[in-house]
Amino acid sequence: MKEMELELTNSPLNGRIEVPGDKSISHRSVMFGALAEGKTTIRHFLKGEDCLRTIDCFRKLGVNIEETDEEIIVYGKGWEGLSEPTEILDAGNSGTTTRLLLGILAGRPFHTVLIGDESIAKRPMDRVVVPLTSMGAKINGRSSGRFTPLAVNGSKLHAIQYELPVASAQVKSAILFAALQAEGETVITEPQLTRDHTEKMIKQFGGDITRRGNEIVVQGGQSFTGTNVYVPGDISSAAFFLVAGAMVPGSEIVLENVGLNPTRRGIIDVLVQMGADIHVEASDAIGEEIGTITIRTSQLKGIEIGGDLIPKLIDEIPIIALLATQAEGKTVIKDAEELKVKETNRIDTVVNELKKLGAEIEATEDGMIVYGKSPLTGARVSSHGDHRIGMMLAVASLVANGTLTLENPESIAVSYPSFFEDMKQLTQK
Ligand SMILES: O=C(O)C1=C[C@@H](OP(=O)(O)O)[C@@H](O)[C@H](O)C1
Ligand SMILES: C=C(OP(=O)(O)O)C(=O)O
Repeated sequence: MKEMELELTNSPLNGRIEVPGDKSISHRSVMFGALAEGKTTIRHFLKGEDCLRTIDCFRKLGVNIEETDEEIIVYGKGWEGLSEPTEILDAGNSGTTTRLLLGILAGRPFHTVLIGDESIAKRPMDRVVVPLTSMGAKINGRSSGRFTPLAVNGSKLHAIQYELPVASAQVKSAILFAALQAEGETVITEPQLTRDHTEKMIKQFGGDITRRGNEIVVQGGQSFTGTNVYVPGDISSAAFFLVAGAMVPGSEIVLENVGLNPTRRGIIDVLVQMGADIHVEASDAIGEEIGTITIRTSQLKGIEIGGDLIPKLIDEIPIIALLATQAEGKTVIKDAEELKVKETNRIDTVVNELKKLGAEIEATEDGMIVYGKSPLTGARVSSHGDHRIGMMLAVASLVANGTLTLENPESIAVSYPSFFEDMKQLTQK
């Protein structure tokens, strides 16, 4: 499917859904399952393209992984259970797969070649290659190891003390995977708190890790035991319907079993500050926090978003920008330069595509400024191969007058294969 026509102007959203499993947690559950000894059973795993790439890479590394409709079963044999692949590992569109795998492979005693798609080929890998190299890793790649394809010759690693130059959970996690195999104690300092699923999962699989303020301390030489994982609904996927529910007149929706990890729930803070009618009810859970979110349409106002909140909503900025077009007044999004190195340059793609719909929006060096409330109209727009841009534009069709033609909608399957089915279910009269 090269393009899709959407005519959903002012279709209210009503009903209850459970969004698919969290992408970050799904990747990590396969990785830890593969590195652990014994069986790991994963329920509510996200069968999006990115996470299926992670499964494919671990199969090529010799790990037995079974897939049923209900669960993923990983038969881990410990760190030593990984073996030299005969094929190139292809991470597809997934930055998480590429960067976290580098941390794992850096310490395995064999040779691997890692590639991805054309978007991955533009994303900086030196942010991971530099610290891993200082731990003793041998990684070569295009542009002195800045970009894929990358070749890893696994070697003996030693611990480091590292201050992250950017707030990135992928860089932190890659170093953690290397540190777990290294000799000695590694200390990582984060400039801002980023998603902590790796830290949580180290504990869940029987390992040890401590946090002292913004420092994370981990000992090398750890092994893990297989366990059962339930993956909460992805708040980054829920965000598209939270925004739709807040801004499309006459909506009331309930999203069940959504992950509410405090390092991920910035979108809820933003909705509250903008004046949304939102209610969050936490459920009892072991490990990752989870709950039900109810949202109803309300009058919204523009706000300023920046600082420590940014890592907690980094992937939600495209959909927040759309929300801001429907809020009264000015919304400023700042401190978000990281958007430039995602699947697309998300400052440029968000601004350019929303302008085509008539939004008053301008790009800044570290974010964007949106002037609301502005009426949107249908137009020909494109996801540019970026799943989050595709979903943001599909949600825009709910408030844009006329037909919105979305080019390249298939990229949405990267993180939310059933997105259009869920949207249809919620907009059905
Ligand atoms: O660790 C993760 O699972 C992720 C971390 C974030 O990237 P950065 O670490 O580059 O900020 C986020 O944008 C990405 O979707 C998933
Ligand atoms: C940036 C994203 O993912 P990744 O870095 O894993 O490609 C995303 O899902 O928005």
